[in-house]
Amino acid sequence: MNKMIAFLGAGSVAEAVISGMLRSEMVNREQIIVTNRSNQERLEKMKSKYNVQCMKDKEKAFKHADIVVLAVKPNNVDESLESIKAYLNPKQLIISIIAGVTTESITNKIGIDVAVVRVMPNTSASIGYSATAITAGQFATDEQVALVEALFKSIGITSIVAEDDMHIVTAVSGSGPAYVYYLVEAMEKAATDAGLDSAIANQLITQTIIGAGEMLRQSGETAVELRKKITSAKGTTEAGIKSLEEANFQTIVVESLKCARDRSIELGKN
Ligand SMILES: NC(=O)C1=CN([C@@H]2O[C@H](COP(=O)(O)OP(=O)(O)OC[C@H]3O[C@@H](n4cnc5c(N)ncnc54)[C@H](OP(=O)(O)O)[C@@H]3O)[C@@H](O)[C@H]2O)C=CC1
Ligand SMILES: O=C(O)[C@@H]1CCC=N1
Repeated sequence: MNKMIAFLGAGSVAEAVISGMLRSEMVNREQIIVTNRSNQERLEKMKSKYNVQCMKDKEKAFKHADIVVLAVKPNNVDESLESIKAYLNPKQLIISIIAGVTTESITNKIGIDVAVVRVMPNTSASIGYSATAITAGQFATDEQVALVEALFKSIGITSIVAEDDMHIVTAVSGSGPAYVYYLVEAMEKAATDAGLDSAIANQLITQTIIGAGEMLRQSGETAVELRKKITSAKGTTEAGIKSLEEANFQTIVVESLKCARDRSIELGKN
């Protein structure tokens, strides 16, 4: 792919996507331009780590880019688009990673009939394991959507979804890795509280999470089936699951994903 890609925003998700795309050799470092609002130290870090082009001059960064990736927080959408919209043109492809904000709203803020494709990757993009959902805005052609799919397939798996589903997708797979890390934090606490060495606990728990993920992917069995195979009658797992059930674990998880989804809806409205 020989297109120039300019990033508006140089934070966590921009870095995960850039590092993943470079790692997969989908793009090379000369094709990537990175900009932010004011954090010069961050741009210098991106430059030294990935040797991509980092610049303050928005005109130089965006005017000749083929693809513009929006990777700013939802509350910075207005000011950040205002700062680049004069340099955008209808031939470009805009990819928005911003949670909650609709393609229609982005098109309206830019003020031209430009193709906007909204994506929701996650930070596992940096190692090629993102789960990315994609939805096309009004002016995006099938060819442009296929290009976005190809780009994001280089850093993981992709699914095309209806735009309304982006809120629940954000809760499930955009925020998803954080819930898993939070579970790991709790498992590590249990292990070390019981006296296990923290390095050993970390190694065992990490492999347990990887193994469970691979079982979900490779075994052809559902989560329920896999769980039942571990749960011996009157055994340790049964005791642990009973305690989770008594604490309404499933209701808590469903409620927490609902909160994340509602927050995505709210971010879009603001
Ligand atoms: N983190 C994640 O796991 C995921 C995040 N997202 C979405 O990605 C977006 C970015 O999130 P994340 O990377 O975590 O956020 P960060 O806070 O890490 O990064 C935000 C970036 O936006 C830049 N920025 C802010 N205002 C402007 C502006 N006016 N012009 C140019 N750049 C600006 C910041 O620059 P400066 O530091 O100079 O202010 C910073 O580089 C969000 O909308 C989020 O919803 C989506 C999927 C996953
Ligand atoms: O927390 C957030 O708002 C972003 C969206 C998905 C992951 N991080």
